[in-house]
Amino acid sequence: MLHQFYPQVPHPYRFELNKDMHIAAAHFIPARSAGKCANIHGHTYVINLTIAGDDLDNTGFLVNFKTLKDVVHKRFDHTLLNEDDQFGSEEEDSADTFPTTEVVARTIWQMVQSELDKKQNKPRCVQVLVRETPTSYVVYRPKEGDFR
Ligand SMILES: Nc1nc2c(c(=O)[nH]1)N=C([C@H](O)[C@H](O)COP(=O)(O)OP(=O)(O)OP(=O)(O)O)CN2
Ligand SMILES: [Zn+2]
Repeated sequence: MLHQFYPQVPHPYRFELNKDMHIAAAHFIPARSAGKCANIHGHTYVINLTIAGDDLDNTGFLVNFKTLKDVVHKRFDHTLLNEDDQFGSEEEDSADTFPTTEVVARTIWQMVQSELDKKQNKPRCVQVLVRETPTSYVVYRPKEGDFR
């Protein structure tokens, strides 16, 4: 596992947890303007989740690292992202659902936060980093209004 430094997200919480994972997945961007990325190709995505909160659960966790891995890695590892319900695979689909790095990062935030919303200690996912290639990554940071 690659150990890297990530962009810091300012937040007011006492605890901050980070979970890294690698996901081997294929995708394509179904738009002529995507150039070579319109062809199916694969990446080893590097994902970093940042979770923050003031309170721990009754195990002493902000959230179990395994829960985070289950939500993201189990769902997407060794898949074609375009075949997942979360993403579009046709040029006529909304560009907002194409599995670009930006949309993948936002989608992962939505999935992780909806899992965290089930917890009584109410942790928040304050940053999702998705690295698609050694030279390209996106950081997604939710706004206050994005939380329930
Ligand atoms: N804003 C975005 N631009 C691009 C995305 C994206 O998701 N968001 N995706 C791609 C391609 O899918 C591609 O996988 C990554 O492109 P790129 O970084 O250009 O890859 P290269 O290896 O060719 O880049 P080098 O500069 O040679 O390292 C394209 N754009
Ligand atoms: Zn790609």
